Amino acid sequence: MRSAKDFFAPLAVGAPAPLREIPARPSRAIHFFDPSNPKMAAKVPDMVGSVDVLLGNLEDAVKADNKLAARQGLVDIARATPDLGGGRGPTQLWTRVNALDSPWGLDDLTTLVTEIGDRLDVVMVPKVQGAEDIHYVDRLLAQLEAKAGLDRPILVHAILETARGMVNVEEICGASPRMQGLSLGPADLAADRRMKTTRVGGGHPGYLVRQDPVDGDIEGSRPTYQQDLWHYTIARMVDACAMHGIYPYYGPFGDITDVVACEDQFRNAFLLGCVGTWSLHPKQIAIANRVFSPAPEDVAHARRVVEAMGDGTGAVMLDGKMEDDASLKQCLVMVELAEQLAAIDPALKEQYDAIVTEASR
Ligand SMILES: CC(C)(COP(=O)(O)OP(=O)(O)OC[C@H]1O[C@@H](n2cnc3c(N)ncnc32)[C@H](O)[C@@H]1OP(=O)(O)O)[C@@H](O)C(=O)NCCC(=O)NCCSC(=O)C[C@H](O)C(=O)O
Ligand SMILES: [Mg+2]
Repeated sequence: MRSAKDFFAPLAVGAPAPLREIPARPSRAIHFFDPSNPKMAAKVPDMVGSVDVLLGNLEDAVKADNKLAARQGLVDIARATPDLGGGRGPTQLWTRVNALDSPWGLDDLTTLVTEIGDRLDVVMVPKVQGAEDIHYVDRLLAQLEAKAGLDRPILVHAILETARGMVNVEEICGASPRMQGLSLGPADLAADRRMKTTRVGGGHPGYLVRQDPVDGDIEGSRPTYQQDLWHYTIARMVDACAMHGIYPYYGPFGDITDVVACEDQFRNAFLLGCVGTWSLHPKQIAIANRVFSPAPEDVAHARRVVEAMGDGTGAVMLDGKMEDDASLKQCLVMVELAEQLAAIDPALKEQYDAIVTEASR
């Protein structure tokens, strides 16, 4: 058993000290690209500044024959794109390494940390089963950071995509001060749970409830309502992250053409507490940026509640509704998020400022 005091000590001589708090950096869209795909790689430099996170994916969706090219491609892209990652600009650089039990996982970590560790903000680890996987990555990263002479720790993001990972979600979140957040991996999780779906995220028309019969007429017309397959899983993930001060994300929405259902799925996750999502195709970036930025009218309302609540205690009536300490806390979540996003997104700042000016007229 580790003492609480050991938790914030570096795990290797010469490694940077662990962070005590995970910085709240905007990460509405984590945009996946395959660094071994020349067309995708060519688009990366122009995406810097317009997407919060660019993630060089080395795991699933990269062909086995291209694994080494993807790893080297990511090194080359990081070196050739000076304002990407490592706090050099607004766009963070993440990677998703291959699974820890795969033939590539170890070399992914050793190569990337030693070659471009100063540019990598977060390493996403797939198929995390329990705290033991995070402990392994934690120590290895510390050794590699020391070797590379890095002065800030690389953070770790785990994908929840096995039933065991789900059962161990709280211990995964608390396994290391490097833990930055969790994403839902609905495709692998569905397979591991033996769910009877064949999609990458999103809903299913068969998962529904049907309205009760009228006057016992079970054959009569009875509306059905499609339900959210992922509600329980996302809510569990959000609670585990909130408890540990780290960030929850929805994962992939594989139907690239169905931009409407994609937006709905993202919005459900946003309302439940997620801070961002994955983007698999350039057209999903704008959807994620829109959904994971509070609407200007909600921000304006939140600001009015903050103002009306004065010292933050007691209860007031605003537009016929009671506001108190608890609604104030919700409004502060919105206002703080809006301020963080406005600081990096001038178009959004303009919208938030315009609605304040309008309200004060
Ligand atoms: C889904 C795709 C295979 C679609 O690619 P494509 O058929 O090429 O789409 P388009 O013709 O519409 O593309 C137009 C141009 O845009 C470029 N492009 C496409 N996607 C990207 C991208 N992600 N980043 C940058 N550029 C992109 C194309 O090359 C075209 O360029 P051009 O011809 O020059 O105009 C493809 O989008 C794709 O592979 N996306 C990433 C998929 C991925 O990363 N999957 C893994 C994450 S999901 C997962 O792993 C499941 C999860 O773990 C779980 O368990 O749930
Ligand atoms: Mg997966």
